[in-house]
Amino acid sequence: MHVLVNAAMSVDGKLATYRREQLRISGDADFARVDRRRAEADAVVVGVGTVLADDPSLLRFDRERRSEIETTGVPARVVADSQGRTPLDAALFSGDAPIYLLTSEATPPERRDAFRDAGAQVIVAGTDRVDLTDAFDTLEHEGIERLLVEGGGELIFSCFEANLVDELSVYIGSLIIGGRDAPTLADGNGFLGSFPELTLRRVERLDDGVVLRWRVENEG
Ligand SMILES: NC(=O)C1=CN([C@@H]2O[C@H](COP(=O)(O)OP(=O)(O)OC[C@H]3O[C@@H](n4cnc5c(N)ncnc54)[C@H](O)[C@@H]3O)[C@@H](O)[C@H]2O)C=CC1
Ligand SMILES: Nc1nc(O)c(N)c(N[C@@H]2O[C@H](COP(=O)(O)O)[C@@H](O)[C@H]2O)n1
Repeated sequence: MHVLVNAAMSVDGKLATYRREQLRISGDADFARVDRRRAEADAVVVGVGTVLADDPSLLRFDRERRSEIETTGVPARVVADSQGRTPLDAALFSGDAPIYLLTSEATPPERRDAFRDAGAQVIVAGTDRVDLTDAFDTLEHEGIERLLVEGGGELIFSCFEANLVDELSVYIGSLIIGGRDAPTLADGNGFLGSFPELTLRRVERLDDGVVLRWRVENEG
């Protein structure tokens, strides 16, 4: 499976304000670029923190680009949600793109059933927290070969920690958000001693910002 992480951040590395409210960092050209990346993906994944903050539908993608690359169907939507906190009336449950809910054994069976009734395929991986390596393996068995990770900071950190990321692209908008509690590109516990190794592949000016793209030099 190929995993691309994409996010938009402020100059000071924040994904949103300290209130975790939805914020438009990208301009129109960057949203169009994200729509192309979604069109090229088999699935788009976000963490439940993003679902609770933004209530995204993840249905927006560049249909022309998708038919250009001869891909049928629409990109699936995936949520990493260890404890089953995704609201059953979340926008993700609307529309007809497939939905996968990645969860752990910490989510009670009746809650898992409620997600199934709402139309999601439930993948249980991990005891207290979603084991992303296992969950992504299962997605691969389901035919998902290109996965786009859109955030937020907790999920992105975990993907790097588990050595699952192949590429990273970041739009840096010309604004400062500030706030020690505002989500950043990679939150989690942080790395010590050994850090993911990145090779810068591309720099592009877009809207009033810049898009940077790195290849991730994974171990092993
Ligand atoms: N500017 C941008 O491009 C984006 C901004 N955001 C912003 O990010 C914020 C949400 O980010 P976060 O609070 O960091 O939440 P998040 O979206 O990263 O979700 C974290 C949650 O995912 C669940 N999870 C399940 N398995 C996990 C694992 N193995 N590792 C980590 N998390 C796992 C946990 O319940 C955890 O609390 C919102 O304010 C949203 O607006 C989100 C996406 C993109
Ligand atoms: N690329 C990008 N730029 C921004 O400025 C953003 N705020 C985000 N947020 C992400 O987009 C999701 C919304 O998706 P839909 O429009 O509902 O399809 C949101 O949940 C974040 O993942 N991204």
